[in-house]
Amino acid sequence: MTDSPDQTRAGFVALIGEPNAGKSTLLNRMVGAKVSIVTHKVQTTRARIRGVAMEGASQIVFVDTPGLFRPRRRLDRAMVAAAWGGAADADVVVLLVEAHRGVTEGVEKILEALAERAVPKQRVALAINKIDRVEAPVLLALTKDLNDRFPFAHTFMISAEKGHGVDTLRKWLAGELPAGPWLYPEDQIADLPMRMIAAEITREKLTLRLHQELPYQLTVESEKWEDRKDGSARIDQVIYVSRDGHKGIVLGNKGETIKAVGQAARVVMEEFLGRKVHLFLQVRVRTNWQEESERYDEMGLDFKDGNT
Ligand SMILES: Nc1nc2c(ncn2[C@@H]2O[C@H](COP(=O)(O)OP(=O)(O)OP(=O)(O)O)[C@@H](O)[C@H]2O)c(=O)[nH]1
Repeated sequence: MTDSPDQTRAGFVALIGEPNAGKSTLLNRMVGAKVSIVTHKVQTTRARIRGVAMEGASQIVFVDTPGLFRPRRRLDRAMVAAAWGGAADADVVVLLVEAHRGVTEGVEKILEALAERAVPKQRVALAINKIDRVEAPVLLALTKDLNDRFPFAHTFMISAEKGHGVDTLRKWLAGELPAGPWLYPEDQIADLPMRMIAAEITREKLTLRLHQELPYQLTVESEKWEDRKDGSARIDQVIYVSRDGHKGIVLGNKGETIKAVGQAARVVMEEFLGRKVHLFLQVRVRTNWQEESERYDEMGLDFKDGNT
């Protein structure tokens, strides 16, 4: 059967790769909106975030997976499981490799895992990212090396940050998806609840402001969301820290840290929502938040995965 050109297609695409490979940057480029938060620190993606891109008559639903790294704590283990969960559900898997880092130990591990876990019906593509950082011969050698190690359906050379090659990749993905009706209304760019995006925005600002290890030990939740009659939104968020001492750090001298974080986050939220936001932040100590199942559910992670 030949599909007509306006045949609709829809399916899931998982972006996988080492922490910092550029998955969030690529997702944002493909979707054209800031749905996933980019910072300069690794392991910032705490949830399986999906973005939806339209390309011709195809709807591409992206699963942005957390970095695949060696599990250490319970939370890390759940994140690895979530990453593979995303890949297992996908019609197409795109492995992002950093051009200037080449075949690292982490990339080798992912290739091994792909060989074991990729479902036969899946198409696995290679996207060599950050090509702006290397010369052509390096790129060609890396392409050959990686294709010798795994039978990729296609290789793309991209710069997610600069946008090079991203349209070509998106067009190819669109053509690989199964024929069928769209999964989301066309105007919906992300199925991530707005509360979760708002929490991610605050967490990003905290991460940028607090340069130590501390940000990895805190989580942000939007407890309340009120759409006001005047068109503005009131958002109440709680920043959970794991130790009493951390509370003071997040608050800062006379509350100046949390004030600055709140202001910066509010500006981004207003930009994102296109309306005025009243943001209220609170800090609470919860010593064992990393062990609590409801925290995992809210982050889109499956708590039982962390138990294995
Ligand atoms: N030079 C260059 N830098 C890039 C490119 N794409 C992404 N980056 C940078 O690489 C860093 C990591 O990008 P992210 O998109 O956060 O990476 P990630 O894979 O989502 O990271 P995790 O959330 O830790 O898994 C950021 O500082 C990006 O600006 C690129 O094409 N060229």
